[in-house]
Amino acid sequence: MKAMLQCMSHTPLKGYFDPSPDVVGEVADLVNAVREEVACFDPEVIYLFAPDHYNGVFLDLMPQFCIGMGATSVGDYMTPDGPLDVPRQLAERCAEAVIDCGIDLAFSYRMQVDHGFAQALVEMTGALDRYPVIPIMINAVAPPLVSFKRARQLGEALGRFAGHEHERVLFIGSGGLSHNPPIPAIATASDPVVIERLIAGRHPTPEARDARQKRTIAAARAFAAGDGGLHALSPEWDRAFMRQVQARDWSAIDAYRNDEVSKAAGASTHEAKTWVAAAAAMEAACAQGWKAEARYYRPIPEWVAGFGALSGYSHEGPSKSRGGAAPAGRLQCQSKQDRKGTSDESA
Ligand SMILES: O=C(O)CCC(=O)/C=C/C=C(\O)C(=O)O
Ligand SMILES: [Fe+2]
Repeated sequence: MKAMLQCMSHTPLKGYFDPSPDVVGEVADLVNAVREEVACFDPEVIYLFAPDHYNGVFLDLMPQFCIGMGATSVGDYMTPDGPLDVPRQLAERCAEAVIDCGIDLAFSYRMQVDHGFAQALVEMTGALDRYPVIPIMINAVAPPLVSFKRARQLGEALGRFAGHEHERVLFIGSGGLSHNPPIPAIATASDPVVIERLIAGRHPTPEARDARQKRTIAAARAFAAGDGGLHALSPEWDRAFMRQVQARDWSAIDAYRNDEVSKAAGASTHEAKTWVAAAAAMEAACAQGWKAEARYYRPIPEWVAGFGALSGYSHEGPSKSRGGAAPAGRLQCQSKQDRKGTSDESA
C-alpha cells in the first residue's frame, strides 16, 4: 500500500483580492508542484476532509462529520459547480467501518459541497471529477464543535479502513490555519435574513450569492488595510501546529481546546481539524510508516489566511496489508494514542 497526504489552506478570495504578484506566484508554484506530485502518484481514490461554510449544511441539521455517498459542488466563488466522482459502494463501506469504530458519522446521498472541497480538488487534481473521491465534511463553523482529538479519531478510523482497501490512496486536508473570515454566527446574528440563511440557506439566488461574495471581498480589503474587526492571523500558532503535525505529536494535538484555539488564532482555525483527520488517516493507513514535510507557510492578509501546506509520503510497502493484520471482517479500532490516553472519548 502506498499513501500520500496533502494538506493545504484554501481561500475563496484567490483571484478576487490578491496579494502581491510574487506571493501569488509563490502559491501558484506550490499548487503546481502538488498537482504534479498527485498526477505522478495517480491515486486510486482520494479521501478529502474539508469544511463547509453554510453552503451545503445548515443549522436546520448540522452534522459534526458527514461523509458523502454522492456529492455536488455548489460552485461558489470561482470554483466549478457539478458532481464529484463519488464511488458510492466504497463510501458506504467506509461509513460502516468508521461507525463500527465508534465514530458516529452522518452521511448524505446528496451532499452539497463548497469551495472548501472544490478548490482543493481543482487545484490538486485539475477537476472535480479527475479521480474517485470520498468527501468527508468536518464542521468548523457552527459551535458547538468537535475537539481536535475527535477529528484525530475520525481520521484514524477512516485510515485504518483505507489502508486495507487500497493500493494507492491520497488523503487531503483542505482548510486554514489561523484565520477569521467574515462568516456569520447564530450567536451574534441579529438580521433575520442572515439568521434564515444560517438555518436553511440552500440554493441562494445568483444575486444573493453575489452580494455575499462581495461582502467577503470588502471585508478582506478592510482586513488587509488593518481594520474591519476580524481576528488577527497568528503565525506563531500556525507554525507550532504545523510542527506538531509534522512530528505527529498526537498528544499535543489532542490537547488543543476549542475555546483557546478560537481565542488565539480565530474562529475558522478549526478548519485545521481537516489536517488532523487527514494526517491521522495517513498514520493509521501506513501503520506509522510515513514521513511528513511542512512545505510552505506565509500569513497572507489579503486572503485572510495563515496560508500553509504540508505533505506526507508513505515508506514503500510490500502490500496493502501494511496497516497490520486485521481479523477477518472487522478492523482494529483502538490506536496506540488512545490506549495510552485516558478513556475519555468526549474531550
Ligand atoms: O457567507 C460567506 O460567504 C462568508 C464568507 C465565507 O464563506 C468565507 C470563507 C472563507 C474561507 O473558506 C477560508 O478562508 O477558509
Ligand atoms: Fe474555509
